Amino acid sequence: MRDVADWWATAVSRVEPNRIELRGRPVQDLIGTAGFTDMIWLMLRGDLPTPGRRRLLEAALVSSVDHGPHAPSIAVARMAATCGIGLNNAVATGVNLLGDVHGGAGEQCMRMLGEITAGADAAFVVGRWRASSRYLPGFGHRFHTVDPRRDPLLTLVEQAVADGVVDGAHLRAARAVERILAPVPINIDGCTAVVYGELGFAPPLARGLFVLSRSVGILAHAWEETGQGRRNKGPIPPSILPTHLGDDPCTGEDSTPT
Ligand SMILES: CC(C)(COP(=O)(O)OP(=O)(O)OC[C@H]1O[C@@H](n2cnc3c(N)ncnc32)[C@H](O)[C@@H]1OP(=O)(O)O)[C@@H](O)C(=O)NCCC(=O)NCCSC(=O)C[C@@](O)(CC(=O)O)C(=O)O
Repeated sequence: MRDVADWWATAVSRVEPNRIELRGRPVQDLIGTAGFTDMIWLMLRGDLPTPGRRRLLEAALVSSVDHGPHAPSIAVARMAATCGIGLNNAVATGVNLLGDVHGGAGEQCMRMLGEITAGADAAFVVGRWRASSRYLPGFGHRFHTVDPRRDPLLTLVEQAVADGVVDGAHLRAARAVERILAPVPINIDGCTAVVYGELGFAPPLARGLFVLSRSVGILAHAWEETGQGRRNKGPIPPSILPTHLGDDPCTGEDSTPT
């Protein structure tokens, strides 16, 4: 009988008839007192955050909510919303694009910064990571040279270091990498990885928390697109035809652009 009760053994929540506890706290005590950021911390970490930690976590969550239809996660969710698959599937479509290259690089960035915070030389770590990939996680952007999300977020981390909320090791590591890579800038995955690292989250949660944050923007865009009533909206206007590569079957001429 014990084996069956242990099948979904969990420390996260306790739900029985007329009783709901989240991390040991009755849900009726949380409703109306805990904010959503408190709840994220509580569910992932098991206790409530201090005000300083809550402020940092919330800032990181706010910073990565949306990046407009240029961002692949947003564009694909909007496109999905026009295909009759429902809001939940449109949101899942957007979330499914968050990975190593877009929105999910904070996980590897935290691992890389972690090597430096553990004592390795930043130039050595950069060299080692570059030996396996030209692109270091958490750095580089399609068009921002200074991402407007960078300074407010890193300034808040600086303040939190001054206030003794966090120790600043991930911030120093990120700055060291940024100096080595200049002019390639730190991006939002990198900035949020600094915050999540400072707050002691495990690297996979840098990606998980980005997903939580971006889900808000994805939902807003998918909902707006739904309201616009378009059907089967493709990635580019129908008047623009993708360049055809290879021989034209009619003329036999190679149409590949030079
Ligand atoms: C993001 C991008 C593909 C951009 O590429 P780009 O196209 O600009 O780079 P390229 O033209 O290939 O490179 C030009 C020159 O810079 C060098 N260079 C570039 N990146 C370098 C780097 N990381 N480490 C060293 N060197 C680098 C490269 O080696 C070359 O140097 P050289 O060979 O000398 O000519 C690229 O950085 C990359 O994969 N980053 C790592 C993964 C990462 O962190 N992903 C998160 C991105 S944020 C995000 O997803 C959220 C978003 O902001 C998204 C949005 O909306 O965009 C949102 O909110 O939704």
